[in-house]
Amino acid sequence: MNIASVIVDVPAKQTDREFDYSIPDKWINVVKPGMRVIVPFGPRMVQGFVTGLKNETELKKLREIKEILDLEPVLNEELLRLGNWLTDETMCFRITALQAMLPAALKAKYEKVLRIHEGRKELVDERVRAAFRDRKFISWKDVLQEDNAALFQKQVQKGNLEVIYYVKDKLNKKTVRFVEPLLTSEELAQYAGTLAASAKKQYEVLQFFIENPGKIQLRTLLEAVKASNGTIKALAKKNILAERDEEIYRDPYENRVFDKTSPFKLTEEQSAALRPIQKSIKENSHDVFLLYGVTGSGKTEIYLQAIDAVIKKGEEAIMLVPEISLTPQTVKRFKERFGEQVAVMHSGLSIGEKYDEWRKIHRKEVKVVVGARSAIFAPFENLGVIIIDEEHESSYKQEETPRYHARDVAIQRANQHNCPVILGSATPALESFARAKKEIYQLLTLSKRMNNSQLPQVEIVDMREELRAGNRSMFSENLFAKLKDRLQKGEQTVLLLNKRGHSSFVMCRSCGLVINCPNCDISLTYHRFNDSLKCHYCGHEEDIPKTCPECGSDHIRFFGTGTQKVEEELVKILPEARVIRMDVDTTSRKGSHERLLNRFQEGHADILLGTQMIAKGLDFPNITLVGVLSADTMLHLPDFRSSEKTFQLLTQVSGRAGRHKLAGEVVIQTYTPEHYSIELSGMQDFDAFYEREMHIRRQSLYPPYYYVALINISHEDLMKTAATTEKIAKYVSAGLSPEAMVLGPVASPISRIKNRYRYQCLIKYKREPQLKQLLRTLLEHYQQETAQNHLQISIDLNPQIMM
Ligand SMILES: Nc1ncnc2c1ncn2[C@@H]1O[C@H](COP(=O)(O)OP(=O)(O)OP(=O)(O)O)[C@@H](O)[C@H]1O
Ligand SMILES: [Zn+2]
Ligand SMILES: [Zn+2]
Repeated sequence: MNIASVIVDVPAKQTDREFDYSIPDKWINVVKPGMRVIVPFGPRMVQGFVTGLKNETELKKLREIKEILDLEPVLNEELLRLGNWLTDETMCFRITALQAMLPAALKAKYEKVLRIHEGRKELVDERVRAAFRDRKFISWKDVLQEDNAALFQKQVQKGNLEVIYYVKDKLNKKTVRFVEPLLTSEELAQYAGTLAASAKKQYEVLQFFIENPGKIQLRTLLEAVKASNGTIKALAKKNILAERDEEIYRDPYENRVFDKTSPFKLTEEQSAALRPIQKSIKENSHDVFLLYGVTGSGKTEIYLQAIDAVIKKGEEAIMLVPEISLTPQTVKRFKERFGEQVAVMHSGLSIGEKYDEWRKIHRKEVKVVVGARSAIFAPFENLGVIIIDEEHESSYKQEETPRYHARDVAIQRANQHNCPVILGSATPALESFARAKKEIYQLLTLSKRMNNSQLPQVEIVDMREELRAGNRSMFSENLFAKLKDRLQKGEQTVLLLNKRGHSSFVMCRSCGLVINCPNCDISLTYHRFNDSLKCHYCGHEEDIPKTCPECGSDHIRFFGTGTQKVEEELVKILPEARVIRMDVDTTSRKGSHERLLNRFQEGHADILLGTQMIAKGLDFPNITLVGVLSADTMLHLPDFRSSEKTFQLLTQVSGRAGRHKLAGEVVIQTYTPEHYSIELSGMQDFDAFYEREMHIRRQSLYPPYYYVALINISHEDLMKTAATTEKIAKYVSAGLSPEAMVLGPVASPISRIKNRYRYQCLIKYKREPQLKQLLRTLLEHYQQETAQNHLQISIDLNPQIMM
């Protein structure tokens, strides 16, 4: 086939379709769907994805593919189809969907060279060998010039040739120098006997290889025999030893030894939950399981054993974990069980490291990927299970295009692979639990904690009472007493500061002015670190004013409680306590997250103080107290899920206490103790919360009873923003059935970001098959204005954040 259909990297409405290009004769059979190519587009050269091959086209004149960027497809057929599905589901451009499935490194510019694989020279086709002449590398560009690219490609597929990518910006593969003897042990000994007495070091090196045959890293060898590089060079020159560079993966977990663990003997509850999963794995059946298990009930062990069954069957597994609980502790549990078969993908890795992990999957060197949201696109070809831990987490939804939810992608992929999906949580999303109740998902329940440990005792403290009683500190009497008690006993405490919702802002006490960002309608956050104010949306930074810009008063101070402030207060009231603080500031450096947790685990601190990032995944035996400093900050967000999110967070963090032998206690401080999500999280009663919240959702017509879609409109001109939103709301309203509701236009909760005004309208509906088409028409109508970026319209068909 000599014509390729290509999706070009020009994200715009008019170019959002396949374009036909002819394949130069020399590349017929080389170009395959899923490869990236360079093609002429208008006056420029652009990148694109080959999505299909054919023999005929309606076009009279075709332009030619200019360059091939990959030797093997980077997207397999299933992922290409998934791209179409993503495009349709999230209403994004096709190019955006395809790119979202690849690691960032593949979007960078790089050069490819080929090398003959070590020890395979004899196997390489003669014509290819000839092309190398005496060179170690030849560039892919040169190969493309010649007429036998297919020949090279075949050698790559056979593993005789190796492709090396040299990427600008440090992306080249990392290599390490190895040394290995070219003679047998006997020959080495023989040769050693002939050495001059002065060549003492050479003698020792030979001795080393006689005792430790085989290759070794140069650095390790030099350290072991205390020899210099010159000694090795001398022996290499005489063809006794050979030196060579080998590529190694930038493995963030290298130099770490993971002791192999074996599966636990499951409890009865666990076995009952695992059985239907194993059955579905065995029978290749596409079932979705909701594993609803209280905190510390051993869900992870079930994941591990399900993955084990999948590997034994010769298939692969995707294990998704929310970004913030993708802690070293979590990764360790998988590496300990499956060793080298695990790839890890999360945002803490550098672009190069991520790319290396992706390649391990692409080259079929691993069987399992443990990763955050985007690992759902791991290019496995024989998926046997997809698992999503903490499935209720909002970070599984991508908040930029393509606006996909990993849960939906998981179900779609598992459907293609005929394999099960396991969604696990102690506090499932309302939508998921409702589906389980309707038996769309199969519900599996773990109601008991491991080791027969009890769920912790929870006390709710009314902070208004504290204030009335004269306690102005951020610690209630009760929490303070318990903190002291743990210090005496040498037990550990986790303190959660719920920062989402509000943080430290600066306010004038005389006139009440709050210092806002000049570009965004949101208060600036105080950063003690460099004594400045910062906008979390646009990055704007300024000094704290000495006097109020409004009334000139000098009574200007910051409000709200940041982790730093809590830390200072702790030092004051409990000077003997050793505190580890974990927040964005202390964990921004690579590896710091792990270091802090290790220090805490090893007992170098009494209190772990932090934001949301400490609420999940911790499984330390010595934690017996959890304190929540401000339970209600999230309750006041303008979001129909705010109660649900509050309940989930409080339940999760409470679950960190008393997971092993020692019993746990939790103190939740709040200004609204009567709110049901606080009250019920105190009782750790998800089922009651579910009933209560479902009732409210039914009355207020929100998911899971109704679907919602959010249209966000932004423009630099306020009038224009409001007027356009008005028009859009009318248009949508007219196109939908009378049962659908269009709320708005209203200003968004954050009504301005980066100097653009923001308006929105919310659509609530039950069944509107024409909705997507209607919205597509809408986008086409405003196409010209949005292409010039004056107007921005974003549509979210399943919004998780209502800002
Ligand atoms: N069958 C078993 N026998 C003995 N110990 C087990 C068994 N299953 C799990 N455990 C241990 O019990 C503890 C809690 O299990 P795990 O962390 O898997 O629970 P979880 O439900 O995933 O927790 P959470 O959702 O709260 O993070 C862990 O230390 C784990 O190693
Ligand atoms: Zn003032
Ligand atoms: Zn700003």
